[in-house]
Amino acid sequence: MNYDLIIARYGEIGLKSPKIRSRFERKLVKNIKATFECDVERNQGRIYICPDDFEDGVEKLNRVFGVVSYSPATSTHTSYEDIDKTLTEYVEDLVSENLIDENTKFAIKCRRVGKHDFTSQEMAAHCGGVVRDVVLAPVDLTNPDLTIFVEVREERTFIFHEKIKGPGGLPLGTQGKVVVLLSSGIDSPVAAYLMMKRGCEVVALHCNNDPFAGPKVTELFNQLVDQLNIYAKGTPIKKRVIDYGEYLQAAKDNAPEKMTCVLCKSGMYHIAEKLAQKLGADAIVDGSSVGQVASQTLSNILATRYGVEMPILSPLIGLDKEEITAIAKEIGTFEISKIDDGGCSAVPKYPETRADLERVKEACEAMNQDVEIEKAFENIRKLD
Ligand SMILES: Nc1ncnc2c1ncn2[C@@H]1O[C@H](COP(=O)(O)OP(=O)(O)OP(=O)(O)O)[C@@H](O)[C@H]1O
Repeated sequence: MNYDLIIARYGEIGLKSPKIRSRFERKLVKNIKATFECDVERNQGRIYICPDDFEDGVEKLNRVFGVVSYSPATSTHTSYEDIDKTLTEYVEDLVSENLIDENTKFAIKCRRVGKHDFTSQEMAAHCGGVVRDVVLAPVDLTNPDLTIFVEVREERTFIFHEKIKGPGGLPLGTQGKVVVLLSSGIDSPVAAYLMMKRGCEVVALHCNNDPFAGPKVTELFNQLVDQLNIYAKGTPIKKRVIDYGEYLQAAKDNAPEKMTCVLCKSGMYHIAEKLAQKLGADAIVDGSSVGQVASQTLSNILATRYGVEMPILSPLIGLDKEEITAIAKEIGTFEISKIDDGGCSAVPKYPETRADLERVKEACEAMNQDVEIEKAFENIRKLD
């Protein structure tokens, strides 16, 4: 097909006030430009993109949050003569790509913005005739195999036949910053992705449990962030790692063995909160989902949050493993997460599944949690 631009549409942004909308549109354009080389023009709720490499643009636009759908298109000047010529060439291309023949039921859908000396229906009927001059296909307006869209916008007319679904959501970087606790598992990368989809900039924090977990885990974290970063071109994810082994050892040595996982999670939230305060983030995000594993009971989820003032968001809380895995596969993190990381040897034989606040407080005091958190936080490092 001989396309000359991509039309991108956005959804929710269009519902914002003009001022916010303009800011979000500008950010969306910036993110598109950071994702692939292109020229971009905004006009009346549409974004017109001319990529340097067309196929690359069509593939990568699917990674830009805020884009609801998009269409590779051909544009022309709004006049019968130009539309006829361009549509004829467009249909000839469809024929040569076997996308239409004499048996293909087709429809023309015409939309119009601006003043013209024809109505949308008149233009659609006219274009139907142009198509049938190229290929004698039957018109079927109710159940077509192929729909050709003719969008007349003032002086310009756009012709396309595909509407590719985009990722939706809001432009990355329009909704503040969050610290995501990112393990090497399946869930937390999906949680990060969903927050990015809602427009949040992400700082990914990984707690390296070495010697209770193998060194491979940090490498997997690295790979996961690199994969997620393909959706974050305008606002890349920052990587932070802390050594968490000493903290875990202190928990094992000084608090009831049963409480190790509760103290582990609680410490992570505290460290994430400190990092969030330092970097100006507004919330902490994790990959919890109620009841997914023995330790993710509602009482544990609540008890581990004791003492943390910043909101902790768990975007997967109501999803089941199948739903989470489906997203992980779609976004390309599943293949990395499924690599065996060797697990965590700090997990006790019988981990606490019904932690209550009093016992959590006692365990925190027993291990001198505040001091251990300070020590762990001192060695935080950047990986980017
Ligand atoms: N080593 C870690 N570093 C940073 N965050 C972690 C780590 N381990 C767990 N978390 C956070 O705690 C949440 C729940 O912990 P859990 O032990 O169930 O995770 P997991 O099964 O190892 O990984 P995931 O939930 O990502 O699949 C994770 O979703 C993640 O947000």
